[in-house]
Amino acid sequence: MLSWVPPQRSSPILNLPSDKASWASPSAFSSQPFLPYGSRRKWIAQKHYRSIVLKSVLAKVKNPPSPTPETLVKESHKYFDEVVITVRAGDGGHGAILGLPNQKDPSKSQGKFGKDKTEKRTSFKRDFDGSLILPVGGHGGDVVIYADESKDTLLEFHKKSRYNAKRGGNVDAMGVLSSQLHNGLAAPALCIPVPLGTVVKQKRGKLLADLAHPGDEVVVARGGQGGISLLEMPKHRRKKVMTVTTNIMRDESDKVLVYGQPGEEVSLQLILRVVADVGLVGLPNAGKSTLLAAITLAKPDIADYPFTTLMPNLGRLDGDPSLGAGQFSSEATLADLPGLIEGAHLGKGLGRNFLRHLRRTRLLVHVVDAAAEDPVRDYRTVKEELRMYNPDYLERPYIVVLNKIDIPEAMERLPNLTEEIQRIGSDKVDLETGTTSETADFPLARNEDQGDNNIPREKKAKEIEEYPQPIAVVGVSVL
Ligand SMILES: Nc1nc2c(ncn2[C@@H]2O[C@H](COP(=O)(O)OP(=O)(O)OP(=O)(O)O)[C@@H](O)[C@H]2O)c(=O)[nH]1
Repeated sequence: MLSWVPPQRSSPILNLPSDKASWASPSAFSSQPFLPYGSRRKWIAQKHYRSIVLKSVLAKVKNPPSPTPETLVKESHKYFDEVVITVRAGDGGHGAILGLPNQKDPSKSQGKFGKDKTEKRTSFKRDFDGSLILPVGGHGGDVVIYADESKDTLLEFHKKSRYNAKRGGNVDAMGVLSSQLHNGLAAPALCIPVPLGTVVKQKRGKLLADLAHPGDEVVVARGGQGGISLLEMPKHRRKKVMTVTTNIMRDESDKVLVYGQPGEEVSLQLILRVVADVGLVGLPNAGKSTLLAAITLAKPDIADYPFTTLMPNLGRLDGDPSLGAGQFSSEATLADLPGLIEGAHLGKGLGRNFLRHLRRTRLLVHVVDAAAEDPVRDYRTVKEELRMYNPDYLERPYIVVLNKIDIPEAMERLPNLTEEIQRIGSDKVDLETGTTSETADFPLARNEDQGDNNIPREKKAKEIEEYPQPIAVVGVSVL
């Protein structure tokens, strides 16, 4: 019968340090001999040893050494809506230097009567005029940027900012012209999806495209052309072959024609301008995201602290067909923009970058917290920021939403607030400038990205009171 015999106490199984506290250190075990499995006690010791080592490793992972000032690397701010990328189209594939089959080994091609039979028998690809068609290297892949509805931000381009298309295939030849030879394979275009509303510009250069609609695309870099193939001929035979092709290699310098041309490489600036019909603006915490979530299916981050919204949230408002063919039956996309604060146009808070997303909107909704200390001042602050950034924004039709009227204090002030806000602005609405179309937007676009310094002074000098009054002032409670 087999029985388990405990090992002698004297046999050292695991030389654990007497001080238990130091077990946590893996170094305490580094000098332990290899422990074969076999006895129960050994097995327990092994298990114990493993769990201690595991714990100490986990502890290291959980509490990484605190970085010293030297090891701290400052990470640059990443804008979800602006990025610079470099793209390179594929190089063209190489052609080949070929010889005519009979030229390689004349002895083999001699017929019975010394005639060159191979030349007669071999059929080459020929053009309609009888000239030889020589294979060419494959075209390098173009780089295409296209608007994709499933994309929301440009953030992923911060992780990967370089894109290379594939090169064209080489002419796969063994050095001899034959009818079996094919052109090198053309490389597929590299298609890069970007969110709807992305503007593609050359880095600090001209506007290439505004990809505002699904499927819009632009070729930003062209692939290189494939190299041609040349026939290598001894001088005395060239004249004869020249009648069927001009691609004859005369000297070494001609080889350059065989190489595929390099693909274009460009640095591009991608700028996202949200495509929305309605833009929700207001101070941080005014309740913009809550309002968007209440009237659409959007699920923005909502919290009781400023700047919960770090990038525009989009929501789709379905029209109500029961209203008939009237103006309220159309669908609309709403964008909730991150909270503006005083000085945003100078870069304060989350800065001015978000203001560009108002560019395509046709209607603005000012969300004002009616329970705030001074809602009228808040409303003016936002209007002032818009005016400083782009006075055109104040000429667009807008609605003021006095929010949070479930709070008794807000409810009490509502009538006065409504009246006071309604009075701010001129009642003469210039319908010509009131609605800014996307096309009319573009001359301003150039200014805006560079800081709007080119906006005429007289426009900026206009007081808020001189811009149109709101279409409506409404009190709401999302809760
Ligand atoms: N009582 C009350 N609270 C509201 C109402 N609407 C929003 N809130 C609260 O106001 C706070 C801010 O709401 P958000 O929707 O995150 O505000 P926001 O304007 O999007 O804020 P930012 O992301 O900073 O621009 C949240 O705690 C909401 O619950 C409302 O109608 N009544």
